Amino acid sequence: MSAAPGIEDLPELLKDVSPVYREPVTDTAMKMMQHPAYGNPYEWSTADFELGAPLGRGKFGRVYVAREVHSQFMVAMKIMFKSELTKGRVERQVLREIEIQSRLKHPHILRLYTWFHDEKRIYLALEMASQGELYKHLRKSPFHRFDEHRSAKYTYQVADALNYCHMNNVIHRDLKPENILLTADDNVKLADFGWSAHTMSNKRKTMCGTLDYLPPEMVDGTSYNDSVDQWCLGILCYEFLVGNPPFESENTESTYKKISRLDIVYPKHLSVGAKDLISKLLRKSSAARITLVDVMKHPWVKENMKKSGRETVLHKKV
Ligand SMILES: Nc1ncnc2c1ncn2[C@@H]1O[C@H](COP(=O)(O)OP(=O)(O)OP(=O)(O)O)[C@@H](O)[C@H]1O
Repeated sequence: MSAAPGIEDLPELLKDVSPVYREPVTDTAMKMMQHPAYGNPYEWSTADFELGAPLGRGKFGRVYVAREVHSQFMVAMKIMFKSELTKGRVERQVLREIEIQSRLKHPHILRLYTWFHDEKRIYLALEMASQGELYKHLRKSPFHRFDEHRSAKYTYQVADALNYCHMNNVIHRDLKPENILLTADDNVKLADFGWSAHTMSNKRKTMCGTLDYLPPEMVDGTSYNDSVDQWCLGILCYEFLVGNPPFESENTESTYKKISRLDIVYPKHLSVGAKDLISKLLRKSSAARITLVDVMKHPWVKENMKKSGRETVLHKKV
């Protein structure tokens, strides 16, 4: 990974900005990405932003629309109280999230532009994803599921983002519809790197993530590597198309058992292609799981992606 966030994908980030504001907004975005931690002098503070309407609330953060005062550049400002982070013993998790997310620059990963703090709070200036959580959209859809076109498009975009993470030695480890946000133009942004980890060459043994999305190697407590994210992508794709995750049960124990036995039911309405992809992701042996690059090239994904006309661009290592 490069030491400082680059500006090469600014055109993508700023494509919806009106030409009138493009120059000041570009200057501001560049200034934000030159955080003091990277050796640059500008120190952001609350004086640089006007807070607007609340966007949502998490366990430790409140998120507001915010506008940089000079350029009017819009961001989603996440504000966390230091005392709450300390009480919840999540300071290290938050620091890791900041460290990892600020270095990842990809069209389908929520950008952390800059961060700063005062005596009581930590502020994260995040890219705006105005349609909010993908989960909300899934719940609102008929039968709580997406059609094949939407499912394939989102699966492709998440695979693209995860592939970029893996190329940069980052495992997300907590993929689920709640951690994916949707932009105004219906593209996904992977968020919430609180459970993510730098991998380097090691195999990890920490158990984390959400129960329904836990891969067998985490359930069994054996070591795992970045292919846990492929497993979670399989669960995600299933949930998109079926409306609930495949191992969902009344209690924790039976969910564990189902995962361990790979006790999975494919409803009749699933197409042959979708079932083929999901079954290649949900393999017990992590080494046997289809690669993320092959997910993006899978015939079912390509066939259904065609309808949206998005071009296939594989993103390179930073
Ligand atoms: N960049 C963003 N753009 C638009 N809305 C956002 C953005 N980030 C967060 N939100 C909204 O704010 C809510 C709270 O986000 P936050 O990141 O604080 O919590 P969370 O990750 O959902 O929950 P938790 O604190 O449990 O991890 C989200 O559910 C979403 O609706």
